[in-house]
Amino acid sequence: MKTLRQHLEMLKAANKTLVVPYIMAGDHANGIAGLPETLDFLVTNGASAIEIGLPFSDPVADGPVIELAGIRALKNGTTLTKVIETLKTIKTNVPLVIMSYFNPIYKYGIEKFVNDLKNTPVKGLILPDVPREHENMIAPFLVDTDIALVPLVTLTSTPERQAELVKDAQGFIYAVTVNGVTGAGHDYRADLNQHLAKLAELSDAPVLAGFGVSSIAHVENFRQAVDGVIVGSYIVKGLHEGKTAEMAEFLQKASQI
Ligand SMILES: O=P(O)(O)OC[C@@H](O)[C@@H](O)c1c[nH]c2ccccc12
Repeated sequence: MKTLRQHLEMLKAANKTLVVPYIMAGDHANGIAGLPETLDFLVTNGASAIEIGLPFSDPVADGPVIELAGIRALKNGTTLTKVIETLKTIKTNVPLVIMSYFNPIYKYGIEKFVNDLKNTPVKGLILPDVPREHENMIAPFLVDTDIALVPLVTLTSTPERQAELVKDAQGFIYAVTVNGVTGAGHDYRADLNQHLAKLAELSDAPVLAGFGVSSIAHVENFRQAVDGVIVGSYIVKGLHEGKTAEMAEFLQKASQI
């Protein structure tokens, strides 16, 4: 299996718009048992990679849609152990990226977590509450794996900080498009695309814009500055409300821009 970066670069070379949907592990009608089917659905409809959130009781960077999804997943008994057991059964060429707050991984055991993900399609990790200064808590365990630590670059990161964050980026660069939590309804800054284009110049790694992406117009707009988008709340809400056909159409259209 290719690394996360190789896979995205292959799509990029074919001039595809990178589309990475986010889902909450365990937020399915039948609990964690529904994860394989949901992943299948996203792969079938053109996902470039898939971000899988681990439910956590204190999701400080999340807005209401993802917070509620996490509560539903925790309520139906989703645990990290069950998520990992399920991920071990998944066969796909589409790389999976785990997004988690640090606490659940710390409790599970960092070394065990990384070891258990070897030989699964998980090729990346997004840890929003682990700043660069603390990455040494996990990075040493990733050295001999093909699991990339994906840097989050925010609008408040100074140019120096941006350069530091994207240096040696292994998977892709997550460009956060707003100052705030996940979810739709933010107004984007007028000069956002200029900011994103500048960021993209700092690194050869693919750059994906995320937070608030909830329409084809958003994807078309961000595509002018970066390689693609991450879509969380819009997909999480749509799938929860059973709008499967609408979500399928969105993903297909977005990946064909
Ligand atoms: O929901 P949105 O606005 O589409 O944003 C992406 C997002 O959900 C996903 O990448 C994500 C979910 N929780 C996070 C916490 C931090 C950073 C990113 C995330």
